[in-house]
Amino acid sequence: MSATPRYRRVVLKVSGEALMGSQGFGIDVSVVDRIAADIAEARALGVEVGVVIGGGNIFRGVAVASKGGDRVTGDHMGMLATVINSLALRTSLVKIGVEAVVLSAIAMPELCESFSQRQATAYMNAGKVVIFAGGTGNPFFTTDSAAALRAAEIGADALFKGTQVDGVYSADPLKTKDAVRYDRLTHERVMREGLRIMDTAAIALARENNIPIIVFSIHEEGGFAAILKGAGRCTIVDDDPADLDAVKA
Ligand SMILES: Nc1ncnc2c1ncn2[C@@H]1O[C@H](COP(=O)(O)OP(=O)(O)OP(=O)(O)O)[C@@H](O)[C@H]1O
Ligand SMILES: O=c1ccn([C@@H]2O[C@H](COP(=O)(O)O)[C@@H](O)[C@H]2O)c(=O)[nH]1
Repeated sequence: MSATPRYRRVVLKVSGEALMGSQGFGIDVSVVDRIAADIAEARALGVEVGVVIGGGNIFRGVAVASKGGDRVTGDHMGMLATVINSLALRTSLVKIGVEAVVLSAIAMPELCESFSQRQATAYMNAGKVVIFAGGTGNPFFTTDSAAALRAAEIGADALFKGTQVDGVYSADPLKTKDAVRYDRLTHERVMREGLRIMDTAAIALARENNIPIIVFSIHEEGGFAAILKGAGRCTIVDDDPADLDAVKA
């Protein structure tokens, strides 16, 4: 394990669904507090951290569309769910002394600042954790795409996807018992084999911008910092062989 983190600036995508803990819906504050502690650990390593949180613990637009409702309105509701989650994470971070700011893709000045690439970069340079709320601000997208987009905009070295499972498998491990877990994959293979750990738009954007994606379990306490230090269980999605060698060393 290396003491020097191998990434200087990262975006962490946090599963919205993970925030509900065992409740089945909404926010379990103890889970948010634990994720905040993991982010604090990464900051203590000197890594600049941007965060995108999903909304699956509260609302997904497809839920409306599948019942014959208006998809765009459903997606607006989903994006608002991500703002709620972002405000919860900011509260948990501030509580433990980590400077954090929420920047929303949808203007709501009474609640938080609006996103701009310039402001986000300035806050990150100043060492604040920047929480990107409201997804991309557009319907028909997901927070995975928002995470890849923000990672490209702020020049992140890697996109960490903290999700319900500990890596990318040959099939959804929650549905297929004998699914095989991969340590390393290329973006191209993830897309070609339709490995649905992230939506295709997010993978494509990361690939075009040479951003590695690191998939790990958000439930693993200390997992984020461990991977930053070169240890920890994860799948690395990267097209740059030299980069993969560096991970191995
Ligand atoms: N090939 C695969 N490898 C790993 N997980 C997979 C694969 N295919 C599907 N999955 C499933 O994808 C899930 C992650 O998808 P998704 O991004 O929708 O959830 P999330 O990370 O909880 O995000 P959110 O709740 O914010 O939408 C995993 O929990 C896993 O069950
Ligand atoms: O850019 C975006 C991001 C999200 N949405 C809507 O929000 C929900 C929640 O996000 P998840 O990524 O599924 O956690 C999503 O289902 C969409 O309905 C969006 O419209 N645009």
